[in-house]
Amino acid sequence: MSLLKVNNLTKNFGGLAAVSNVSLHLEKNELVGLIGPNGAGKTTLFNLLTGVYEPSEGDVLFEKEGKEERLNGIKPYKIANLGLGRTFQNIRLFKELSVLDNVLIAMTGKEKVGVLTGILRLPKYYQMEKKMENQARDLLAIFDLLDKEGEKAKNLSYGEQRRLEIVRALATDPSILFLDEPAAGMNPQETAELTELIKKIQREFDLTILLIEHDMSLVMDVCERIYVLEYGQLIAEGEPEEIKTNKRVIEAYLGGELTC
Ligand SMILES: Nc1ncnc2c1ncn2[C@@H]1O[C@H](COP(=O)(O)OP(=O)(O)OP(=O)(O)O)[C@@H](O)[C@H]1O
Repeated sequence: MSLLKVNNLTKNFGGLAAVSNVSLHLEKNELVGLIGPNGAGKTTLFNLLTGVYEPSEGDVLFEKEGKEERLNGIKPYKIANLGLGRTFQNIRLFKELSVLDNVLIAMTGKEKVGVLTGILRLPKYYQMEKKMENQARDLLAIFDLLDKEGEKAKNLSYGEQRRLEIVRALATDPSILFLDEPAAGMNPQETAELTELIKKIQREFDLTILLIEHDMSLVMDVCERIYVLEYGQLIAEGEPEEIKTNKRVIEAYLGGELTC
């Protein structure tokens, strides 16, 4: 059973099929790329997979503990609780809150204490709080943000804010992570560092990752398999070497960004 299976997914906006009859699958621990020219439907597909949009047609099936859950029509927060985490193309941090608090907020759905334990501040409450802080700090350390834990998020550099977004997504303890253009706006040095981090978190967190990215060197470096969308339709699927030389893909990118 695939960890995620998408069958004939379609999303219409009025007369426009932003995603049209797309079928794909993600296997456990895979790092898969989703590429395509501007407006191809990549973000719309992410929004369908994470409950932001309801599909016009088709199914999204997620394997959890040996059972297949149909995700169509399920609210985004419930999908996040099932283990599908994501980042967004535009940065969505709590800019006035500290770096640490940004991470802790993302964790609050996971750790539970009873209402009384919380109100009465029983020892269990403090133990849980400590445990969450430790986990948050461990994540910040991996992303080289630990020395910034007390800073307001708005004071971080652009590259640091992007990394904090990924930390927040990881803090929800996902089994699948959807990254929407994680390197957007980064300089080449930051992109190279991010590439290594993405490989590292996939290994260390036993993660399955689906990655939208326009930076082809990053995509070709980290992805084991790549799906290519054009005008809402899947036009190719394969390993990086196949995709680089695929005639249909080269045509779709003609004059565009397919420079690896
Ligand atoms: N909410 C919406 N209402 C109407 N049309 C939309 C909506 N969201 C996206 N679209 C249209 O659907 C198509 C696909 O857009 P989408 O943002 O998914 O593409 P993309 O591949 O992510 O593009 P980019 O690489 O530029 O981010 C575009 O033509 C876009 O204008």
